[in-house]
Amino acid sequence: MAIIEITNLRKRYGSQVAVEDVSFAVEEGEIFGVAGRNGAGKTTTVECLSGLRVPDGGTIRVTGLDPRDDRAELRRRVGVQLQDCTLPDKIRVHEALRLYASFYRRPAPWEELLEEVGLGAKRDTAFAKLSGGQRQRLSIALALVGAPRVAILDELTTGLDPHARRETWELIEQVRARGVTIVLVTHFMEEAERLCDRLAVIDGGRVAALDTPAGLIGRLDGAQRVTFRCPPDADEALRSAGEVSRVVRDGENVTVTGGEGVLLAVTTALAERRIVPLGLHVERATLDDAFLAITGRAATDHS
Ligand SMILES: Nc1ncnc2c1ncn2[C@@H]1O[C@H](COP(=O)(O)OP(=O)(O)OP(=O)(O)O)[C@@H](O)[C@H]1O
Repeated sequence: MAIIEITNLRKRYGSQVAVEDVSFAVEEGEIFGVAGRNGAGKTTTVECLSGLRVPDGGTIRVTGLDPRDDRAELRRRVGVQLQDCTLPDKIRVHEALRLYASFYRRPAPWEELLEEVGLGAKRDTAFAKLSGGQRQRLSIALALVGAPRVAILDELTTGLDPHARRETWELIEQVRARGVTIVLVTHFMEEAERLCDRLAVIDGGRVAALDTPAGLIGRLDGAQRVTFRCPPDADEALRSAGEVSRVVRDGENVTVTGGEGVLLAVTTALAERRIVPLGLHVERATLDDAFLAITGRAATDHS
């Protein structure tokens, strides 16, 4: 059952259109990714669904609630960690959690939460003295302290080193394992591929594509590339094999691109002609390739 439904969302800031027409539904228990280049409209979309911004048009339902009508109840059901969340320098980790817990009638046990996010040893540390990864862990704990059904995490791992990023990913998976539905805004395709069950790619304020990461990659003409060495008399058979979109020969090296079934098509076509491919290897297109094909630019291209 959908826990979040957004239909034809529209939002402008003065004459600047931030979200033109966004619709998607998130199923309960999913990690749902919202990806797109800078300025695509991702943050505006999640701010509207968490009740922090009022849309100009469209409908939103989160756990059945309209964020415009029921903000107090929505706050209890939806935990939000927004981009560049910052706290006073001197506030200690346990003070921040205690303070946030006091906003809720039935908060999660924050001491347990502290251990769960790996900050037990930092409970007395001031916010200013936490590393980037520790701050993000704290912001996740703060988003969860109200025991929400949905957590919205915006650009959580931007600025983290690869190790801290991986630790944060593991933490997000643990949160989902507790049954919390997660909306994850990201422009890291590796992150989206690793974590998201499904992903909406937003471009120019619209949903340009929505699918599982594997589904988005599978839509590419060249989702798989098979490279090997063999004599040229196989080329015609390779070109006419199913799933094959391109055959490029360079001397005795051949690269065949095509859909998910291209490896089977290539090996079958060669076996029928009793040709043994040498040095065969398969490369899979990445989510970055898919993102590029959908938006015309790489996810990390900020120009
Ligand atoms: N408060 C605001 N006032 C005016 N324009 C805004 C405001 N917030 C966002 N915008 C503009 O709306 C568009 C969408 O911004 P939004 O922050 O939703 O995009 P985003 O996809 O989250 O980008 P980023 O990845 O850079 O955070 C951008 O062109 C942005 O400049």
